[in-house]
Amino acid sequence: MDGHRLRTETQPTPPPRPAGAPPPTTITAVHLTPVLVADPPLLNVQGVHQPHTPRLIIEVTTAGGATGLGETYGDTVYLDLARPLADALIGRQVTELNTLPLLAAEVCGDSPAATGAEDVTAGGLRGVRTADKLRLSVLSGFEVACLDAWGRHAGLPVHALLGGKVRDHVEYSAYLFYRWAAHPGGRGEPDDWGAALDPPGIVTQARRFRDTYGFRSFKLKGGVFEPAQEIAAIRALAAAFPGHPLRLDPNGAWSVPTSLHVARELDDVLEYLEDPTSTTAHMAEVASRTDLPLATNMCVTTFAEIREAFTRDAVQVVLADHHYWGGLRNTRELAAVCRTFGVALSMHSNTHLGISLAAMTHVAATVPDLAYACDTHYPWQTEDVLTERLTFRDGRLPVSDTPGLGVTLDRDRLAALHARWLADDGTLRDRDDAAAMRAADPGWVVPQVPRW
Ligand SMILES: O=C([O-])C(=O)C[C@H](O)[C@@H](O)C(=O)[O-]
Ligand SMILES: [Mg+2]
Repeated sequence: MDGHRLRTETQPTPPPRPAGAPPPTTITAVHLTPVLVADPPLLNVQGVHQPHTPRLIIEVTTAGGATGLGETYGDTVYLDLARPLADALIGRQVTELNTLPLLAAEVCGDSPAATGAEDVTAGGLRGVRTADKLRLSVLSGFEVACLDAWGRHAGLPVHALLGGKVRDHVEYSAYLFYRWAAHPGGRGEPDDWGAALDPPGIVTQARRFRDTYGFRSFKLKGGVFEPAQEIAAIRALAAAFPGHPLRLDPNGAWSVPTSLHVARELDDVLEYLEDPTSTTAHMAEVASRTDLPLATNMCVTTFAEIREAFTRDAVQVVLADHHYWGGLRNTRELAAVCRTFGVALSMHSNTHLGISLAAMTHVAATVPDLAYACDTHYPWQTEDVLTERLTFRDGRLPVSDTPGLGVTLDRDRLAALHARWLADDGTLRDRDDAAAMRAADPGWVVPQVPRW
């Protein structure tokens, strides 16, 4: 393991703090910058990705002059929760992370965004939406920004603040999507990937992922076509990449019998089947009748959902996402619970930029029993707010030993993506894959599940 250098005694001792001055780790400013980021026309059970997707960039500045970076969802409902939390952080220490959830509950708890959220029961792509989940997703971005700032002060990488890395590289998988060549009406930024709407198209996409980034594992986002076609796509991948780990994720689109049928058809080539069906009860039923491991980022996305799922043996792999789980430290707590119950852990991804990818890599580096290559959308994102993009080699990212997250904000890029957010009339400020689908198919409504 290439060890990093901790600060040594040769480091100059900082001058004594003037009487009355705040400790250098005191938060003096928090900046929230919503951005709209180019997103290709990737298909899923709900519809298709919009040409631009919202993200929120968080900057936490300290009295000692460090600025920590965080990133999370940027939809209006998240922004409404982020604003009071940003104000409440002023004057606190970047090291005060254990009380961050209490603070968030206090200042965000009564906001209309948080209370109204309980009504939103649509499965979506991340299970049932609750006020708790929204708040945790918001505070995760602040936790990461505080860790980044703390690390910069301490001269330590974020993984060291989490107890230290157990590996020097984190492996990621190729995230394959059925997709169109372009967004309807030529909106958004063009790319040269072309359409992928059948098994040969998916294999071509997978080859490009492997050749460009070196990914070894392939995940196909399913729930788009009827199961026979998606089974054929996985078979085509298995023939093109013998022995490579494969996964299929229809985001809960199938009934229990359909899930069992797909499991039987593919159990010799899949390493796991991801959220074949919606709800813990249905997942438990499927799990009891197949040996193929079931993974989830839908029915176990909070600590409260663990007891039922684990005691019913509904899932064998939890796909953690530090945004959902409330940060990097909670992700490690989740890892401990999973270990206790003999449930494997890997990592889920939604559309995200390099700040979140850096955070994912730091926490993944600290989890001893990471069983599978982590998901990431990053290769689909051609835009970023960093001076330098993170680069996959051999399907892996090196774990940075630079203080903090090890990434640098590019203010011009941030400003450009924020200008796009400002210029938007509100249509794209909230991710809505069904609305994006209606641009091509005006009668489209999110399909009821089970769809097949
Ligand atoms: O279930 C998953 O892995 C996801 O929800 C990941 C993404 O949200 C994906 O489905 C998408 O972006 O269409
Ligand atoms: Mg999933």
